[in-house]
Parts: sequence; C-alpha cells; structure tokens
Amino acid sequence: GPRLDRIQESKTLRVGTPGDYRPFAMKTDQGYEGHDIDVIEAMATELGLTIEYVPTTWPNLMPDLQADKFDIAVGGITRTPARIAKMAMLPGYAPFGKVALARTADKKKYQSIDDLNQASVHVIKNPGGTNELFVLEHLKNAQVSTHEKNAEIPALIAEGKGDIMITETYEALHYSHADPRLSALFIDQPLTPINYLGFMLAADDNDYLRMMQFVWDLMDERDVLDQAEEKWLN
Ligand SMILES: O=C(O)C(=O)C[C@]1(C(=O)O)C=C[C@@H](O)C=C1
Repeated sequence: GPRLDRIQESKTLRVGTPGDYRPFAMKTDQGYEGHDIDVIEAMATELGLTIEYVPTTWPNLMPDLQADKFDIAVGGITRTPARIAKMAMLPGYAPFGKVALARTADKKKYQSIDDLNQASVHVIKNPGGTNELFVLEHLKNAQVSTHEKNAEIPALIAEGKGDIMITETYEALHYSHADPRLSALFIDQPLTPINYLGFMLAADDNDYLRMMQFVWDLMDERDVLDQAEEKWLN
C-alpha cells in the first residue's frame, strides 16, 4: 500500500504525540520519554525505521492524523468508539479508570463523585481529551476552568489554584508519588469502568496496518511490552 511504501522508502515513521501525559509520553529538554516512547522506538528499530516526532495536541489529534501529518499517534490515547469509527487502533494496554488528583490535605473531603460535583469544588481540566468529556458530563455543578498545558495542572492543584484534576489511574499515581502534597483518589474504585489505551493509526492502508499489528504482537511476544510496563507503570 502507498503509506507502507512511503515509510519504507523514506525509512522514517512519523509519530504524532501531545507529549504532555506522564508516564506515557512527555516532551522534556532532552527529547521525548515514557512508556509509549520506549515501545514505539522498539517497533521502529525492528522495522529499520527512524522516528520523526510530530508535536500535536489533544484537540488536534484526530484532525492532524486525518490530515496526514503523521502515521501513528502515541502518548496515552484511550481506545474509544469515536476514534475507532474513523481510525485504526492497535491492541489495548494499561487498563485504567478516570480518577481524581487532589491535595492530600483535602483527601477526606472527596468520598464520592457527588462530593466532587459541588459548586465549592474548582476543577481544572485540559482541553480535547476524554478527561474533558468526563468533566463536562459528570461534574456539571463544579466550577470548571481550562488550562491548555496538561502537565502543569498537578502543580496548580498542589499550590491551591484549583482543587481537583480528573485524569487516569497512572497519571494520578505518578504525580501523587512525585509530590506528597498530592493524592490520587478513587484508585481502587475508579469513577468509570476500566478502559484501555492504544496507539492510533491512519486506516488508509491495510498493508501498513498488518505490518504495525505484526510488530506490536512481536513486541508482546518478546516481552518488550512487559518491560515497558515494569519500567514506567509501577
Ligand atoms: O483523550 C484521551 O485519549 C486521553 O486519554 C488523554 C488525556 C485526556 O483525557 O485529556 C488523558 C489524561 C491526561 O491527563 C491527558 C490527556
């Protein structure tokens, strides 16, 4: 197919990522790092390809993939029916639910979703992803503000500039471990059913899809996925 041909001829895989979601993909001064970065680098190496990272955002993730700015998107992307309807997605990994990140000092205040859904609670949300969808649907009574830079929200909560960040299991655990002022709430009983992340691909070339599915399976069989999980998700 044309996409696989182009990738093989250029020896380059264009990887789109918002790069703002620890521990899956984070842009730092040294480059990109995280679980998804280790996995996609191993996949590219297996295929003899060099990665070209293409910055994107959560609001632009699907439009940029549809506009052919990259071949695959990584960085903590939830598999959803809306995405599968338009794009292809590789198998699920890292089961998670939506949870809350709050100040440790406040943690007893929030025992249920009703305790979050109060006018006295200030929720800071990042735009464009499933966190925002959850906040708009379930926290209609809360005070909600939007902060574009997702990776800055935990510090804003810690400093008292907002009360709650809605996010996913691993990110909440990451920031609660990194900063004692923060606690991850609802980890044992998340606010949503369990869902899975998955790499999202352009669905216009079946040869490309079969190749990527094959390399994903190979990474699974060689325990590369287990190693990435061990390194980043514990
Ligand atoms: O939209 C998605 O797929 C996501 O999982 C991305 C998303 C979000 O929901 O906004 C998840 C957690 C991070 O805090 C940032 C981005």
